[in-house]
Amino acid sequence: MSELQQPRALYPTGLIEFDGQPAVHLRAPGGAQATVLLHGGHVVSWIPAGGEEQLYLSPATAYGEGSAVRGGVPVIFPQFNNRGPLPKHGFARNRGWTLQQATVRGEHAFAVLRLVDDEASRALWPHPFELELTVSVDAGRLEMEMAVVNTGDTVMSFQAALHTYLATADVRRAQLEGLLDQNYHDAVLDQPRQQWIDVVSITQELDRIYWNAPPALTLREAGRRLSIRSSQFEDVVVWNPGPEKCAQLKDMPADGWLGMLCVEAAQIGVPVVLAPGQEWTGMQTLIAEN
Ligand SMILES: O=P(O)(O)OC[C@H]1O[C@H](O)[C@H](O)[C@@H](O)[C@@H]1O
Repeated sequence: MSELQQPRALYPTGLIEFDGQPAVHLRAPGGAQATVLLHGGHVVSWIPAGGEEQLYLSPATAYGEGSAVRGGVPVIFPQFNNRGPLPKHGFARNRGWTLQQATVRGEHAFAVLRLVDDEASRALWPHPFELELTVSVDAGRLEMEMAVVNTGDTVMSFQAALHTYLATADVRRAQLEGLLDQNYHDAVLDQPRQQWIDVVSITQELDRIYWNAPPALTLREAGRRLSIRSSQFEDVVVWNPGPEKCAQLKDMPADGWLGMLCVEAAQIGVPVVLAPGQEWTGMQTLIAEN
């Protein structure tokens, strides 16, 4: 059997095609795997060693230049949502990135992908920049680090997020823990609110930005515990479209909302400000605890 006919799980670390799209596959010596599209620097799959797929990816998603993948981990830069003059969620998720490195080292497999400014980005946002995403897998852990350098000669400011779509067996039975007492913006009601109970659960559309949120959250479902950690990202976005909004999304099946919960490491409330030559990094780490 040629390598390309093997199930993706058996691919070694290196370039592959994923649904016709150029991608890099990571396979750690212990068996943990991830797949990252060059389009958007978009992680579309993460399977911990001995485990199951942990990320939701819509079977109806569009791929390719100009489109945003529905699921996985969209990289949001330099604007979150419609909080500024740029297209929704900025442009990084819609662009082709370049692969810098894909390597196995020790127990890890990791890849570095890069996006730099070009004429098209400068037409939207007039700043030279370098954005690198490092994706690393080992055993039960996925680490995603976003690094942004201001390569221009004026100050730049931006928002950023790793917009992670976690897979759920049935989101109505899932619980996100760790946000007790936190202040948030309820984007459905467009109102400030405070979280009075420890657990966030989903029965309908939910769209919240938790400000200055704790760096460790837990997603629980029957037989599963996933730890969600972030560093340098101060905010956390929790989003599920619920049944009505999901039915209106062309790139998601009507019942797709049951199979996902977005828990996004984000920097929104206080945008990052970088002087020329300065760098900012933010990280989200997912750990499958069982
Ligand atoms: O449909 P998209 O542009 O990918 O955005 C999907 C969602 O992203 C975030 O989670 C926002 O908080 C939501 O308001 C938005 O609907």
